[in-house]
Amino acid sequence: MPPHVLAPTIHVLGGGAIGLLVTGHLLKGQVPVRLHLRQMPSVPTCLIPLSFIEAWRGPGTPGQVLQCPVEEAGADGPIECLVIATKAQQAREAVGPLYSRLTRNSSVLFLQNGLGVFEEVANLWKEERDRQPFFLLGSTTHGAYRPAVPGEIERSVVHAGMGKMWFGAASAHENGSPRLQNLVRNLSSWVPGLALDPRLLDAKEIRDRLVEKLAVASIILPLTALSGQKNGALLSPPLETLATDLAEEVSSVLVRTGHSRMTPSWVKGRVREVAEGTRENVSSMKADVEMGRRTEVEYICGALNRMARDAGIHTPLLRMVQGLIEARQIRKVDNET
Ligand SMILES: NC(=O)C1=CN([C@@H]2O[C@H](COP(=O)(O)OP(=O)(O)OC[C@H]3O[C@@H](n4cnc5c(N)ncnc54)[C@H](OP(=O)(O)O)[C@@H]3O)[C@@H](O)[C@H]2O)C=CC1
Ligand SMILES: CC(C)(CO)C(=O)C(=O)O
Repeated sequence: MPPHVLAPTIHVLGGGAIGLLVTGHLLKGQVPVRLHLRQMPSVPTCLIPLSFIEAWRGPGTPGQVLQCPVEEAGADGPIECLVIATKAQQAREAVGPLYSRLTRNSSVLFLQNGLGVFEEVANLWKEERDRQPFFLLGSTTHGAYRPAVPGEIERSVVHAGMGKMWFGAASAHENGSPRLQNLVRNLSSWVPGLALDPRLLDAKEIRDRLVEKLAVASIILPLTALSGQKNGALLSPPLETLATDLAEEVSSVLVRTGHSRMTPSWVKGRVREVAEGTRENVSSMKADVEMGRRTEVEYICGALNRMARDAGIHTPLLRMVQGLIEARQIRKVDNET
């Protein structure tokens, strides 16, 4: 009997780029999976076609159509393992309806960029800490997007950039705990050939990785969103100069809050590397702003501004870029009403 037959179903919350990427890999690994969509198709169904395209393998790589089980409205019963794959600002609202299905025997993995989401969701259990699930934080450098699909039911994802995926317990007292080891053992036996190749870190290492990503995101994302330029525009003036000034501020917050290696030149260097490696990318914040969607700015620039305020550091530029993005979000909403 293959090992995955004994594996509990992995519930994936959010059928966007990252949710479909994880779901597609789990389906390919024959791991039992259930996708939770915000809006179910109007035709009642428990399976939807998921077109899965591994574009990173090279031009012309044929896509695969996988049959993806979706959670039906009104489903109940405990959830043993949940992967939250919504945007940061959507997570709390999305987890709310699943609250009673998540107990201390559940494992919940967060895959959002930025900081503050885990704390917001964990707060749902503030009156019932003893039944709070086991929380894990994840970070990924894989790149995925959802191309437009004609039908209402079909979903499609393009795995555009091969990256890495790390996860670790949200609290240090779970490092090496039996349930973490059990989860890792299960993950590696359920999904031996999983191209996502998730790696386990300890609680401090995973937070450092999230902070590292936050440092880069807090500069590239607002500058591309406000200027309407692709990531590569940060490699030359005038955005290069603004990125350098922002890097000074971001570094001052991080160094003061215990991330001593994140010096101004380290932050500038990482921003440059990422802007070079993704020069043709339309950043997620630019895409969100242009589509009139709420962005993750509060969990990215906002998280750094909160850290700065608590440490008594002034971050006028970072506060300005956060405010400008928020103003754009409000302007869009005003224009629509
Ligand atoms: N895309 C990428 O390459 C990368 C993304 N990330 C991070 O991963 C996270 C997810 O990003 P991404 O997948 O791109 O975002 P998407 O916007 O593509 O996906 C978010 C999904 O969540 C769904 N959702 C929202 N609210 C609910 C709800 N209440 N119940 C169920 N589903 C809900 C949305 O539904 P609907 O379809 O109805 O809008 C959407 O499908 C972000 O934090 C992002 O920064 C990190 C690294 C790379
Ligand atoms: C790495 C980068 C900047 C790639 O565009 C990104 O994280 C995003 O767009 O959200």
